[in-house]
Order: sequence, then C-alpha cells, then structure tokens
Amino acid sequence: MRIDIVTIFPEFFDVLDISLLGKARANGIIELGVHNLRDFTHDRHNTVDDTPAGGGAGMVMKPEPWGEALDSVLEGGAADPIIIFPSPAGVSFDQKMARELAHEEQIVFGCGRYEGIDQRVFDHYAENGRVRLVSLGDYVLNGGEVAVMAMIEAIGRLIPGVVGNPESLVEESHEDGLLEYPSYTKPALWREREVPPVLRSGDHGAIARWRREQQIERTRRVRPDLLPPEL
Ligand SMILES: NC(=O)c1ccno1
Repeated sequence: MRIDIVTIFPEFFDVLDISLLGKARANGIIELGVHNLRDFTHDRHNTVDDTPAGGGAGMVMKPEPWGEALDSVLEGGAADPIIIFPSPAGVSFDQKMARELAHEEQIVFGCGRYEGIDQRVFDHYAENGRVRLVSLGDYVLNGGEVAVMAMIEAIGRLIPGVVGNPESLVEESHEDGLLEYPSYTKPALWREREVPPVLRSGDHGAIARWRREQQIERTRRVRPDLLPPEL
C-alpha cells in the first residue's frame, strides 16, 4: 500500500519511522510519502490560508496550494486512489472502515488546519475520484495530523504482514462487533487479586465460553449501542 500525507507539519509524521509501521516501511509493505503543503506555494511567505469568504473568525486554507499538492501526489499513483480528509464533519471512522481501507492500493490523507480547507478542493477531486471526509469522533482537533496518525495506525496494522501474528488481530475489540474480553497474565496472584481460575483450568471450551460471556457483559455495560438485538 502507498500512503501519502499532505500537511503543513511534515515533521509530525517522523514517528512513523519506528515500531511496526517503521518495520512495514522497511519491508516495503507500506510506502509512505509526506508532502509539505507549503512546497506548493509560490509567494515569499508560502501562504496557505486566507480570510473566510462571507466573513467570520479564523482563516481558511486556500485551494491553489491544495490543488497543486494533490495533483502532484496523484500523478503516477494508483488508478483509483482514495483521498481522505479528517474532519469533525465527516463520516465516523471505525474498525469496519479500517478493514476496508487496509485493502486500498493508495490512500492520500489531506491534513486541514485553521478553519478548514476551501470546499472547492473536496468538490474538485470528488468529481473524478473518491473523496471522504472522515471523523474520529464528535470533537474538534486543531488539525488533521493527529487523526491521520490514528487512522494510519488502525489501517496499517490490518495490512497482511505488518503484525507478526495475524491471530492477535482476531480477538480484539470491534473485530466481531463486541468489546474484547479482559486479559490476564502471570503471576496467578497479585496484590490479593487472582487470575480467574477458569483461565488456569486448561479447559479450552470453558475458557472460550467465559471469554464470550465477558465480551457480552463488558459490551452491555460499556457500549450497549454495540450489542446486537439477539444479545
Ligand atoms: N473529529 C475529528 O476527526 C477531527 C479532525 C479534525 N478535527 O477534528
């Protein structure tokens, strides 16, 4: 998979050189390009924003630099890339979307700042391609970079070969629509708290049943909205 990020803070993504994603890049599983939006400006101050049409507080990101940056990133890229702009006005990002995006050939992330990006950028690229405004939740960040980092992590770990043991991806929260069961390890007793005896019983059927019950109970308690009607 090829991932491109357009941002005014390219250094923000230096952290993608480490951990699993860093290894995936070194192994050629993920190809990453980080592009500074200011490199696509032509004035002395590398201006990327201007006052909002119709008045109002703050500044809006100009369409020209975005047009040049996205044209440059898309040129010679995948035949059908998807362009994602993090936005509180977007569709909700979830594990299902992460799974779907893990199959993409190229994802281009556009990190907005200030009051946002001129709407014509979204409209222009949506005319001939796939553009999505995607939200991590009902809150507002100062820009798209943190949201892009989270999405890259959620998507990247689902790409085959990134996580060493694919089995570890199966029993996770939201994979089967429920929250995951609680996890324990050694020692068997810690500060008077013991590991549930069933987990030390060696009875794999009983352990599986216990874990499923824990998933349902935790989901009912913490996220009843996720509980399917039959449960
Ligand atoms: N809620 C979000 O995903 C978001 C992105 C940028 N600002 O807020």
